[in-house]
Amino acid sequence: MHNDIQEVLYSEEQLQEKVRELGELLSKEYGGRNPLVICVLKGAFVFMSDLVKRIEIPLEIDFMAVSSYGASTKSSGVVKIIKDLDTPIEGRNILIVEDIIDSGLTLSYLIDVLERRNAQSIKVVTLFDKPSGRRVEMEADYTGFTLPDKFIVGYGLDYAEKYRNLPYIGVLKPEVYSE
Ligand SMILES: O=P(O)(O)OC[C@H]1O[C@H](OP(=O)(O)OP(=O)(O)O)[C@H](O)[C@@H]1O
Ligand code: HPA
Repeated sequence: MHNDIQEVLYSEEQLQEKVRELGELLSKEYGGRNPLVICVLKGAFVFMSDLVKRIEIPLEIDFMAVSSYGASTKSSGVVKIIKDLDTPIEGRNILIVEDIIDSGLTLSYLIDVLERRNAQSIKVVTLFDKPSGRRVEMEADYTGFTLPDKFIVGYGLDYAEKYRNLPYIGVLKPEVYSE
């Protein structure tokens, strides 16, 4: 285990098992609909990569990035697009892939933007949901794990851009925050 980690919340095996379950479910839900699966960068990149391998139907992928967590704009509920989609989404079935929903601000902004582009449907799959952090109403259509009120890292999620490469989900030792 990494020296900065106090506790492992979800092991690599638990994560893989959940991703497999979600992939099976989404394969059924989206069969014959050629979904456009959108990864919200950066945090969701590991989940996205594992998930699409478990969705056994034809699909296409794209990536979006919005301004980062903790930025002063974000706390006021205003986020901006840093990287937009490569293709129009009119008439498409959109599946947004998120690593975590916390305040809900990122997704509510993103959905608001995408809703104006006349997609056929827009749904959200998130690996983690932290309901205690909500500042706006937001619910995913498909959720992996519901979290306690803890800041997590690993499996794509960072603290100060670190720990994204850990294969499990962990909680940091308190002293790491004060360094
Ligand atoms: O519900 P919210 O409070 O908006 O939080 C969730 C978002 O925050 C994190 O991204 P972040 O902005 O840290 O950027 P990153 O994905 O590049 O780490 C995470 O990956 C989600 O996208
Ligand atoms: O718990 C978290 N960990 C990492 N990034 C996050 N962004 C929102 N919540 C979290």
